[in-house]
Amino acid sequence: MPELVLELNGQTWTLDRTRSYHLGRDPQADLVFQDSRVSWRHASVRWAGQGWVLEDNGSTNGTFSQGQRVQHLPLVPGTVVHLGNATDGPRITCSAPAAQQAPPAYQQPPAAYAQPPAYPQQQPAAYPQQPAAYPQGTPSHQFPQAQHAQQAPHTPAMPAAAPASPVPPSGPPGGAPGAGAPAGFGGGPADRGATSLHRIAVGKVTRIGRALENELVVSDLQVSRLHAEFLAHPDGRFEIRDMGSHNGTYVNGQQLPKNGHRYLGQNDTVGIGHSTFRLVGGQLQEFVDTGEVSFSARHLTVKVNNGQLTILNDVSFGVPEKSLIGVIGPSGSGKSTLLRALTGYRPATYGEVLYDHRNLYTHFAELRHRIGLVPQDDILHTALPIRQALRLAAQLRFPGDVAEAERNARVEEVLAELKLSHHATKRISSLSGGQRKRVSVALELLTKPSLIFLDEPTSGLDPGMDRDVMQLLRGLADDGRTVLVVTHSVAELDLCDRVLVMAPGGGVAYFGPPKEALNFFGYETWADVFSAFENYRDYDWMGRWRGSQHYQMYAADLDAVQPQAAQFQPMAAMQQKAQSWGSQVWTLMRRYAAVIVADRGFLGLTVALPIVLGAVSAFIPADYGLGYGPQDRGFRNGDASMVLLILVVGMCFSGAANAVRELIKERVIYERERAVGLSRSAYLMSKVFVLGIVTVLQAAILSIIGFAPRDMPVEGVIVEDSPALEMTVVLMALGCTSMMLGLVISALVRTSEMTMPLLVMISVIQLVFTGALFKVHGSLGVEQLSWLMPSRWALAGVGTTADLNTLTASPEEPDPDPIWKHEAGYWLLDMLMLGLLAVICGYLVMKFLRRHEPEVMRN
Ligand SMILES: Nc1ncnc2c1ncn2[C@@H]1O[C@H](COP(=O)(O)OP(=O)(O)OP(=O)(O)O)[C@@H](O)[C@H]1O
Repeated sequence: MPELVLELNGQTWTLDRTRSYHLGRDPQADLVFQDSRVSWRHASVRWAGQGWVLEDNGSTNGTFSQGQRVQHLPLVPGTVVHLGNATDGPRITCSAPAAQQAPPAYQQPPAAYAQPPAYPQQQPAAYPQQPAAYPQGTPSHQFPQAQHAQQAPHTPAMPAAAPASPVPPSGPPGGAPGAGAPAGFGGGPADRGATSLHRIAVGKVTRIGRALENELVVSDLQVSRLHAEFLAHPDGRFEIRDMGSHNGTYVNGQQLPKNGHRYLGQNDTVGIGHSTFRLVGGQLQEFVDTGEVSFSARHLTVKVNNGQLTILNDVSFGVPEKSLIGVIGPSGSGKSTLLRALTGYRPATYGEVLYDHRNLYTHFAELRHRIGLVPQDDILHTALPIRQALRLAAQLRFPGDVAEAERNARVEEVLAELKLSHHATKRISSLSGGQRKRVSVALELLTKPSLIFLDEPTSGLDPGMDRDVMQLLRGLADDGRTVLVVTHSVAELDLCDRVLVMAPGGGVAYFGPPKEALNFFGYETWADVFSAFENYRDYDWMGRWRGSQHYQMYAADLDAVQPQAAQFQPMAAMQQKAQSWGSQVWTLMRRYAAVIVADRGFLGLTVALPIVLGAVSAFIPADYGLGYGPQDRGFRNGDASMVLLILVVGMCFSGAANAVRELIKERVIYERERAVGLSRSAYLMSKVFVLGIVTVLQAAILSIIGFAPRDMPVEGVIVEDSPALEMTVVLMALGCTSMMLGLVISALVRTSEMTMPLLVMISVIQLVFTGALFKVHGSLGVEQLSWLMPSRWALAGVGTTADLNTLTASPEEPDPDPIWKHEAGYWLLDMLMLGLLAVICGYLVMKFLRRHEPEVMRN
């Protein structure tokens, strides 16, 4: 039975097996649909040797049979297919030809059906190559003049833009892929053929993991050695159980609790690493995400200022797998905002991002592992050699049970892929701009993401390097990834498959092939286009795009689903960490120590600072050192307070100076690592431990140089015969508290340049409120303010040991400072207060760090 009859809206087509048929909104298609949910080239029907088959051509809204989204469907008499929506999308019915009806060839549909009135005058002769005449009606070089806007061919009603049938309100299951589709199917991986099938024996346990002893081995470093178990119960129920995996087990995009379990239905999907599993009958279908996935955005809108200001305006675009997309636009047009919305860093207020037809926002916990983001700034410590930096980064990103050898092997693979193997031992800072960008890309490739986003990777690069980087991105896309690059450089745009031009106001001005873009705008150079954006800021660029034929071809079907408020997955799911907290702290400490050792300048200053400050204090003349003065002068020794003041303020400065740039200088790295699972407290702890050790050593050097040439007090208050030790401990505690204060500044500021003035200011304030320059106790307000100063408690700490009240007592009007009393209790109080201030600073750092994190990671 070679022929098949397709019936649509009362019209019939008898198909001939000698040719194939195209279905879509394209007026050149064999079956033309005027429904905006149908893609331009939606599907095709062909004779496959044994029978008729329908192939979905990667349509945006899908092809459905019996409520299920299908990619490949055998057509037999009785088959019913819906395009664009499972329930009310245009319906095609298949039937056998009646013997007497069988016409010799394809029966042309009525002209009125095949040739919608609005298309012909704009339609290119041979889509997708644009004819020379294209774009008819695109702007002249006087564009955009009001007169042009009125004339624009698209301004008249575009029938295809208005759906012929009602648009479903929010995408019923299977209707709007990713939006309402259960479990990410009804769109998504199930549409492709399963990568493999696994039998599940009833009553048995099927273990899934990376280790070879599992029944189902998944060779993916994102998967734990023993990750999860499938249980097929004798009563017919199936169950999935997480086995304490590092990166989590996901059912329908939602993460199972660690060691949690869940019973599975036939439509449920289980996500483990790059694999997705689904039960079909008694078998387990596995789909492996190799990167070849479609990607689209619908109605992305970002509003700020309580919804008063729209900075991203209804952006929709979509690309098939292996695409390179360039995003360009004038400054402030919303490119970074778009990037943040697409990556989930700052989810859009409205709209959705579809990854392989799955809603990225609602499946973010699972899908975020498949996204790589290369920000504009380096995301590796440039003081480190490439290989070492990548190895340390790999340690943070891969599950704790990935052996070092496995991680290192992956690092070597990526180095080779990006042609960096020869440079692997070079410091990143010594590389050219283009090579540095390669290193950042290499880092992101470690976990094999399917989607890679880059923010202005070529800024600051010369034209040669610009081309080099763009060609690298082209290669990444060709190898089976989707790559989206925000760029200011237009020289190499032709390497992209699609270019998205953002207009002032955050809307789309154009989306389509780069070669057609200038023609679309009616200008010869991009400089002219950008000037037009600048000169005609109030022009309705978005409206012009919406009315264009390109919009019909490349975005209208995406817009056919109504915008809806973006839903984001609960934050709890973001807590998944590949590594345990302790392991993260340990890795970060090692990395930090390596960076400090590699940074000779910092290391030199760190050692020099306490030596110089200690030596300066030694210049202060003090005949009686830090001990009591002569008895006939009432044991007074005013010089001692000056020496102690310099040591205390020096330590304040030293501790804060160590830390003041630490967080701001690697903020981009922190932001990126936080998005891939770094713990905020682990990050802070690593800083506290390493800087704490540095600071304590500095305090020891300062104390040795400061105390060694001096007569010391006769006795301590805690360790009687070692007052120097007591005072050194106070300086160490002061250094650590000041270091925490430095971290507060570092977490607070927006730029590194702001840190130095703040450091000086804080040091001067510390000096003033010690209580050594003037009396602070007893003055309302001043005394309470001084309690906030580490220097006040530290001077009191060393002061109790030295008995500063006696050393500085005024014979006429003795007015001892209550916290300088030469008693053990006061020494302990001073130390306690230093500790408390350090804890408060730690709390503030955590709070301020949160502000610089991707919105999705704030908790
Ligand atoms: N949180 C916010 N509140 C108010 N306005 C904002 C906010 N974030 C961004 N904007 C504004 O939104 C607009 C788009 O910003 P965005 O950084 O996305 O532009 P861009 O195209 O990336 O610019 P550039 O090319 O200069 O980096 C700008 O005018 C910016 O000032």
